[in-house]
Amino acid sequence: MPLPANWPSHVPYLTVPAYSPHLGQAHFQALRTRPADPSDPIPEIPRDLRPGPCPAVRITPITDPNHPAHGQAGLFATRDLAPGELILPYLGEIHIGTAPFGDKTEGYDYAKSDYDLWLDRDADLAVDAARIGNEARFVNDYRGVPGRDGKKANAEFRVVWDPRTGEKCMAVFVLPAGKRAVGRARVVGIARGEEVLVSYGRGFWQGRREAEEQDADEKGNT
Ligand SMILES: C[S@@+](CC[C@H](N)C(=O)[O-])C[C@H]1O[C@@H](n2cnc3c(N)ncnc32)[C@H](O)[C@@H]1O
Repeated sequence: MPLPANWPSHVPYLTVPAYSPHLGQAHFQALRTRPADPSDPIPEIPRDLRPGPCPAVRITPITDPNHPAHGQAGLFATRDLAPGELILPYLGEIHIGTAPFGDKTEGYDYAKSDYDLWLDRDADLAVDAARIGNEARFVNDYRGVPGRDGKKANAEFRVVWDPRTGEKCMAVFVLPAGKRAVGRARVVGIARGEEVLVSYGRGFWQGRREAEEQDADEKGNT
């Protein structure tokens, strides 16, 4: 399997999900049960979606010093992407979302990961792409990104059903066109060359602030 351009050599590249060894039977059962709410059906990954590098996006180093993720990387569209279009699945390690939080034997704490998303809160399942994943792990948050002309996110995370694995999965979609969208905005959600940007939610940034404050307090006490 070829790797996507600019893939970091220290992170194994996934084409299918990985599973924490701590998942139990109930977790797998929940993961493999398709939500059946006719009023809110979940989208489905096309059965013929090819695993491996996604041609619609490119991992790109952020060289603009005004970009808040300067020095890191982001995900950019290689062609115009339609409103509501599936971009790619978000692959990582599926693990128990809460206690036992982290795997002390490995010295790893999921709570500190910046790549961890809830997959199913009721079933206590989350997906972490810090140590292993695909291109979706490079999606940045829209906050503070220059040149957006007041625009917010242009993409979102959605839970999908993947008929290839028979499991729920997280995926990145272009935001649908707003009711008031006119002209080109009705057919192009993310233009070629534009960065794919989601909202991590206020919780993410608040959690980060709290963690930074705690770190500063701990440093102050030493
Ligand atoms: C899921 S990763 C995104 C990919 C990351 N830029 C990289 O190269 O690995 C989340 C991290 O990206 C950075 N990031 C993403 N969006 C940001 C934003 N709007 N402002 C500041 N940092 C951001 C933060 O360091 C955050 O912890």
